[in-house]
Amino acid sequence: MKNMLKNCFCCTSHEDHEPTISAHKKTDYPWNMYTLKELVHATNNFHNDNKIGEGGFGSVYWGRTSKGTELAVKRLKSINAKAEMEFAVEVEILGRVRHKNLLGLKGFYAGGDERLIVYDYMPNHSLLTHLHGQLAVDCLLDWPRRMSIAIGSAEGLAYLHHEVTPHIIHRDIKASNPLEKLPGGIKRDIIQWATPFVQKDSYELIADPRLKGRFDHAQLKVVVKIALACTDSNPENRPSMLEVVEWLKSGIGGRRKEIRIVKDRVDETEDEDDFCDDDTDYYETFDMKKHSGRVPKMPSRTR
Ligand SMILES: Nc1ncnc2c1ncn2[C@@H]1O[C@H](COP(=O)(O)OP(=O)(O)OP(=O)(O)O)[C@@H](O)[C@H]1O
Repeated sequence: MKNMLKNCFCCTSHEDHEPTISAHKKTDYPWNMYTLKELVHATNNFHNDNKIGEGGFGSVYWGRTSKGTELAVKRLKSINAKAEMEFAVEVEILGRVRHKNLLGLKGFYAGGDERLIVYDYMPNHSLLTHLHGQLAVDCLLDWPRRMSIAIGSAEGLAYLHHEVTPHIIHRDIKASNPLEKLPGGIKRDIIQWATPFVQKDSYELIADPRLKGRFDHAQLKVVVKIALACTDSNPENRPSMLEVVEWLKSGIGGRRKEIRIVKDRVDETEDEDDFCDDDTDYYETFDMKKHSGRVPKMPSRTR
């Protein structure tokens, strides 16, 4: 693994002062080694107007190559041992990752004081922006899309945990790091915040108020329970990501199927059953035990 990176650095270092125009494609690796000139040109010399984000290690710029391909270029802000490590790990790890739900590495440049990582450009902004930022105001991310994102994210993580060799543990998944500030400046995490509602079986109070009640109650319970299982203080009790995907798909997908079937029946009989809000039957039939021996504790039901 280290050798691979070392080779990469060797291949690019000669371009420090003499960048060439074309990007090299090494056929044995699935990414490009860009020239500095090409990335400077693509990002308008890392112009502030091209800046699309800022992370712990540097700024991210939007760019377009001479062939018209859109890029996101992360420019590490300083070259020290920590930044070199971040660069090496990101290039090495992302270089091995190929999944429809995960950001792809397009390539990189390393030379002199520049460390640039090139990704596919993601035009749809972050989940955080859609949930809590400007886009949340402009266009509400509806419940079905939220559930698709949950399943898609879980699938991406399951791929990292179970399919890539060696396995990859991300350890920093976030739409943000949701912390609620309490009076006195104490912070508690989202699990501490949600647990009392779960204990009182008041799941609807956990849902994003922006949804104005337009969510599926049974699906909400399923995802909250899975989230609680994933954050169990005893790691032994936490499900694998494969189990999480299975639970989400059977819980959410099964629920969708059930709604369709019930809807068809309702359409046929003109019966006015309130199938969307009455989740009791479905909830009782969603049995995580069927899918795994390790089952999150169900809160006591009050009705
Ligand atoms: N491929 C991309 N396409 C579009 N925007 C991106 C892309 N990569 C990053 N960004 C934007 O740049 C921001 C910073 O990304 P970066 O990966 O540096 O930070 P991070 O992962 O949020 O932070 P940290 O480095 O602290 O883990 C992101 O929040 C996002 O808004």
